[in-house]
Amino acid sequence: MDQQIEELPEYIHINQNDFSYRKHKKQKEEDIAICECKYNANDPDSACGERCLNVLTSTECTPNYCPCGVYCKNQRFQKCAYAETKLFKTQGRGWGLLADKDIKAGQFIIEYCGEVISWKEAKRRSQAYETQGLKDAFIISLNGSESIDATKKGSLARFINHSCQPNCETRKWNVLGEIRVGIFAKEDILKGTELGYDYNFEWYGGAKVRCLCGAVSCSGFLGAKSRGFQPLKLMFRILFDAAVDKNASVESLLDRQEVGGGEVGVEL
Ligand SMILES: C[S@@+](CC[C@H](N)C(=O)[O-])C[C@H]1O[C@@H](n2cnc3c(N)ncnc32)[C@H](O)[C@@H]1O
Repeated sequence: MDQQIEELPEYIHINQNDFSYRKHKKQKEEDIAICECKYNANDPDSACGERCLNVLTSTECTPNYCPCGVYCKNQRFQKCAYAETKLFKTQGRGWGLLADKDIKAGQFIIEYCGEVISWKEAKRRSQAYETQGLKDAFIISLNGSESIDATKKGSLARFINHSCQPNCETRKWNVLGEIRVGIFAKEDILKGTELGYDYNFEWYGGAKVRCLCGAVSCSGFLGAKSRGFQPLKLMFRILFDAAVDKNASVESLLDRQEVGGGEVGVEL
C-alpha cells in the first residue's frame, strides 16, 4: 500500500458539531436576531456584509428570517462556505493544512468541528488519551462550560497546527443559538502557505510539546504562554463563573477549570 495512504489518520469526517453528548439547542423564535439589511444588486456588501448588525455581533442570520433572503452572505457556517485547503505532511509536526487557493485577510476558512462535551468530560478524555499514548491533542475550548473534541470526529480544521506567529485565529460565532468556532485569516494568505493559529488560549494539550513552528518569536512549547498566566486566569475564570452561576459550589467551580491532565483550559 502507498506509504502516504497507510499513514492517514483514523477519524470520522464531519462538517457539523456532534451533539451525542447533549441535545442540540433549538433556537426560539424570540431569540432570532433580524438585521436591517436591504439587498441592492449594485452594492455587493448590502446583503449582510460588514455593515450588517448581525455580522457586527458575530451572529449568523437565520434562514427565512433574514430580509435579504437568498442573497444573505451571513450564513457561512451553516453553508460550510469554507476556503480551499489541502492536507499535507509536515516536517516533525505530523499533518498540517495549507491554503489551496489565495485567502483574503478576515476570510472564514473552516469551522473547527468535533464532539461537543462538558469540561468534566474533556478532562476525563484528555487524561484517557494521554494514557492511551495519543501523541496529538485535539480538544479546544468552546464556552464557559464546554469543549470541542475533534479526536475521533472532526473537520479538516483538526489538522491545523500551532504557530507562535500565526496567519489565522479562532473566532466564536452564534449560529442558530449555538456557539461555534471558526478559523479565520488574520492576513492575506497565499496558495501553498501552511495555516496556523495560536493554541495558547483555546487548546487543552496533553503532555508538554516542544514547538516546531519555526517562528522567530517562538515561545518554545505549545501552550507555554497560557501556562505562565494560569493562576491569574484561573482566578478570573472562577470569579466569572461564580458571578454567572450563583448557586455553584466552590468545588464545582474549581472542577470546571481543571481540564487537560490537570492543566487549566481557559477561554478568554
Ligand atoms: C490539533 S493537532 C494538529 C494536527 C496534527 N499535526 C496531526 O498530525 O494530526 C495538535 C497536535 O499537532 C502537533 N503540533 C501542532 N502544532 C505543533 C507545533 N507548532 N510544533 C510541534 N508539534 C505541533 C502536536 O502533536 C499537537 O498535539
